[in-house]
Amino acid sequence: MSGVRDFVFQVAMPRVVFGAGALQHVAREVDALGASRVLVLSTPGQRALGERVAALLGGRAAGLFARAEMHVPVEVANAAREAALALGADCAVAIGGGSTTGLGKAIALQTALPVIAIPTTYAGSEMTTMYGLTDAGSKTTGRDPRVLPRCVIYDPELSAGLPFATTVVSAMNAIAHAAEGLYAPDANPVVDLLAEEGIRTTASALPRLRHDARDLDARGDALIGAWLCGTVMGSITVGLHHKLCHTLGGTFGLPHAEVHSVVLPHALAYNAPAAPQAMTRIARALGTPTAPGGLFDLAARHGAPLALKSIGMQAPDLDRAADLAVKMPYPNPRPLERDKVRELLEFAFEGRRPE
Ligand SMILES: NC(=O)c1ccc[n+]([C@@H]2O[C@H](COP(=O)([O-])OP(=O)(O)OC[C@H]3O[C@@H](n4cnc5c(N)ncnc54)[C@H](O)[C@@H]3O)[C@@H](O)[C@H]2O)c1
Ligand SMILES: O=C(O)CCC(=O)CC(=O)O
Repeated sequence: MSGVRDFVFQVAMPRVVFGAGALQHVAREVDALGASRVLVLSTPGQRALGERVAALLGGRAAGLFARAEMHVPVEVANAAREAALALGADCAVAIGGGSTTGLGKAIALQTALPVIAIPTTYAGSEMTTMYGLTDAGSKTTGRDPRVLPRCVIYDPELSAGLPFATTVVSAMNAIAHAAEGLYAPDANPVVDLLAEEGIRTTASALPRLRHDARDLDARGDALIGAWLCGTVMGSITVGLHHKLCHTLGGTFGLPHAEVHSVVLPHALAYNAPAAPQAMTRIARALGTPTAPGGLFDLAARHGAPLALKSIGMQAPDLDRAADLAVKMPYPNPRPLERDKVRELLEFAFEGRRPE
């Protein structure tokens, strides 16, 4: 016996088409699903990219819904679903970051419409059965196999124009998925390997992208990292870090990837005493003495925001954020103590480097 404990591992993965220029295969992938009327999804800012997809689809394109928004407000999800029904769509192609993939998932949740995701950030949503919806300032998340995209097209050319500032925080979002996988109650040795390699691959792309944001090899590595990290999150139960970020994003409107980037070193510092092996793996993947300090330095070195107060958090909201983060029970390696979580938030608010 190798000493490996018993475990159960189940992960569903979409078909993946990977490569520079892979976007050109979108019509082929729609045909492979047996679909012929496609609703293309994008954010307003990526409408031109949505139009490019529609042009590639030719007669298969039934319409473009370019209103994806962060945290998927229910009103937007309902409008997109109505558009899909009105157009008789039998497939959705979501091109963009996690917000657009999330909109595709929201439609799929209610209609079982197959989704093709074409990610342009490193959020990793395309690899998970997790979805989120925000209603009246409250974000709920869930899991459903119907929302997992049927196909993912990873084309490094599509993220070549992602501003470096967004690249860094999106990479930190990816790393957060893997980091929490390493101490999840349902982690296992396979998840550990995926997570450690996901962190290493994602972090190692950043210096190359700072040097040349259009480096397609580095963009490809960052997408592989996002894929690995997203796969980890798709197969484990997330803890304090993700719960805090969903509260800060859903209730206080803070930008998703930036919140992840600021909070991650502090959430790991909170959990470090209860998860020493996970910290060792994260530090090893980063090549740094400690996990929390290493991640703080990674963010600082690449110009990411370091303090919640610099991304829109107001000091009087810290108490409520702490209350909300511990309100519902969820698994976390270190028990949730409201005052300690409040202290964590204070450190993150000020942007202090964790010990
Ligand atoms: N369900 C999951 O598994 C999961 C995982 C991670 C994130 N998410 C969700 O995804 C959302 C955040 O996703 P995100 O961080 O990718 O942000 P996003 O999708 O909102 O993108 C941020 C901004 O960058 C723009 N953008 C995206 N790609 C670009 C590119 N290549 N070039 C230029 N601009 C580009 C977008 O149009 C948008 O304006 C949140 O709602 C979060 O909850 C879900
Ligand atoms: O899709 C969602 O909104 C919930 C999952 C999520 O956002 C993961 C993350 O925090 O990056």
